[in-house]
Amino acid sequence: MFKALIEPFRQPQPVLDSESLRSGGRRKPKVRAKNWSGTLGRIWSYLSRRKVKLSLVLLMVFASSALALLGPYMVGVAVDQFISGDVPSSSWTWFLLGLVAVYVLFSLTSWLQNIWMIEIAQETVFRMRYDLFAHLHKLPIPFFGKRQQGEIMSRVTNDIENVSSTLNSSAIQIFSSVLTLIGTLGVMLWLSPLLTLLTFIVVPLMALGMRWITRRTGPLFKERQRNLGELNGYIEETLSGQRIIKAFSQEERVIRGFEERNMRIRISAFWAQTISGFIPKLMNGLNNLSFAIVAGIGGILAIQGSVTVGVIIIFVEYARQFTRPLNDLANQWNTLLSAIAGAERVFEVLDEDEESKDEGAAIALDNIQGNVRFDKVSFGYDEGRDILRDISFEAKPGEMIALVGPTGAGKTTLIQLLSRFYDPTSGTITVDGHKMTTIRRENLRSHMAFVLQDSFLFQGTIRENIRFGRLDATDEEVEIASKLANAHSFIMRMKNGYDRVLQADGSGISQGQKQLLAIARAILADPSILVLDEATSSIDTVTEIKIQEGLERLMHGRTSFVIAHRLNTIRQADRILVLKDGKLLEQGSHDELLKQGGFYSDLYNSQLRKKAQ
Ligand SMILES: Nc1ncnc2c1ncn2[C@@H]1O[C@H](COP(=O)(O)OP(=O)(O)OP(=O)(O)O)[C@@H](O)[C@H]1O
Repeated sequence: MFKALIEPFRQPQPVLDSESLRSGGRRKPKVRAKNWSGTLGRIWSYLSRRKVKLSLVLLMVFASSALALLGPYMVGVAVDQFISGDVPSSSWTWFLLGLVAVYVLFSLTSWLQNIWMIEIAQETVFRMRYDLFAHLHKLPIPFFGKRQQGEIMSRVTNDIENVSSTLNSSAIQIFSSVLTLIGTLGVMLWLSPLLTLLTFIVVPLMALGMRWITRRTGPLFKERQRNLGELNGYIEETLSGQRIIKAFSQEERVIRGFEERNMRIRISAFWAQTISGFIPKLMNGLNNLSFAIVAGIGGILAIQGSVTVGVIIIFVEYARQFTRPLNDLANQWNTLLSAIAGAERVFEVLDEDEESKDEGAAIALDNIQGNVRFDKVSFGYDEGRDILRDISFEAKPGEMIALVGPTGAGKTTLIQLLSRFYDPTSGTITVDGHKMTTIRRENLRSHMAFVLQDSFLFQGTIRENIRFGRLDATDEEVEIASKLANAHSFIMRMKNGYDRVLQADGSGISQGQKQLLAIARAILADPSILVLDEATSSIDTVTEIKIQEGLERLMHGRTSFVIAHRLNTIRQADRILVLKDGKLLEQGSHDELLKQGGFYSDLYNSQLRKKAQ
């Protein structure tokens, strides 16, 4: 046991590996320390918005610290006067009343500083949470691609909560402790420099001990927060993937994955808590030593007559008081460290770059005709690996453009560029003759609508889900859009009709019905440019016909980009773009491409043959 305990002290930075996991937390994970002054500075920038309240809190802290010093001082002086015997008895009554007043005021100022600080703390984390959430929604799509949702959620919840609990109590307690320490030191020096020196002889040892321990625990607390975020991500992912996990009987594997992540938290939390748990013990031990020195040597000095008994009483009381702030400091240190770790993770997200800015003075267009031009556009998700190469084509207003090609050809990627989730690495995209990057992103997107394979539904009524296309639409407009989308009849057949509450995972509604709702949503949005990702999943013929009808009504008079998987549905397209390995291989109408006898005609004929079989 002892060996396990001293292990981390021998190896300042061992590695968290499979061995660590197997060892059940006996090996300390590898962690990196960071500079925290920046993080504290940024927390301060939030706190400083409430300067007046904060000044009041500081005033209360000063008052309560001074009152905490005054009580023992009064007792010491009274004892000296009692020993000298020259105090009239009426003075004792006043002394006792004074002492009660000091302690009542002490409680009052402590209580006030506490409730005011809670108010400041709650406002601070309210703003931080708001900034974080608002910033998250300005981040580019690639940011979300690289992280698990649960991990991001953990930053908005767990990490902010850590900051909150520290600001509520620990921060002010730490400040008050430091102040009490300074005050105690001042009065002690004034009374007896020699006894002060003896009392504080242990302080350098305490400081060294604290420094040594916190250097090790700080990064461990950060590691624990990171692991917690990872676990949250895993929980979120596995819960949302429940059906797939069950369908493939992967429950055991998922539980093992959880165990591994859970164990990582156990290891980092174990070491963080264990090592920081030494702090109060160390403080207590050293403080008892200081107490013994003051009592022993102070007693000798009192017998010799170089100090009074009252001074010894004050010193003994101060030595005890001086333990309290030190112990508070030691106890609150854990919370402070974990809050700084949490804040660092919050600021890390806040420092992420927002979606690339629109060029110069970006314009907003009231109307868009829907002329879209791609001019030698190339793009790659990762540097040096182009997914789209040299793509050039034009979509005239109202035209239907179909995108076809084998899986991984780059169809979705092209759509992502069109919606400005990403910007091209080279080449330009223009809309109605304006370079896309010169049109305000939100303005551009407000003229577009998407009907994707997996249409996203929010938890809410059917009406609210359709109205997502245009928030100011009336109930009547929602119904008209649903009728055009062929969704009205199935909605009316459902219990509660338009007021039926849907779940976020879309349970209780079929894939085809989801598509019809997405079409209604897009019709309501009344966009100039449409992006459709044709469903690959097999839908019954009746629903398919309904969807097709709805789509045709939706596409009428709008520039539409359709990712087509079944080629017979795009025969009427004005232009078909055939993509292969990121290159635009062929383009033309269905008949033109068939005549060319190239890749498209092979693809079409092979689909026909499959159907005939
Ligand atoms: N976020 C991403 N980061 C890196 N590479 C990506 C990313 N998204 C897609 N890719 C890669 O880009 C290529 C084109 O993918 P894309 O999704 O555009 O193909 P697609 O033609 O739409 O395929 P499908 O018909 O299967 O949907 C693929 O090789 C894919 O692995």
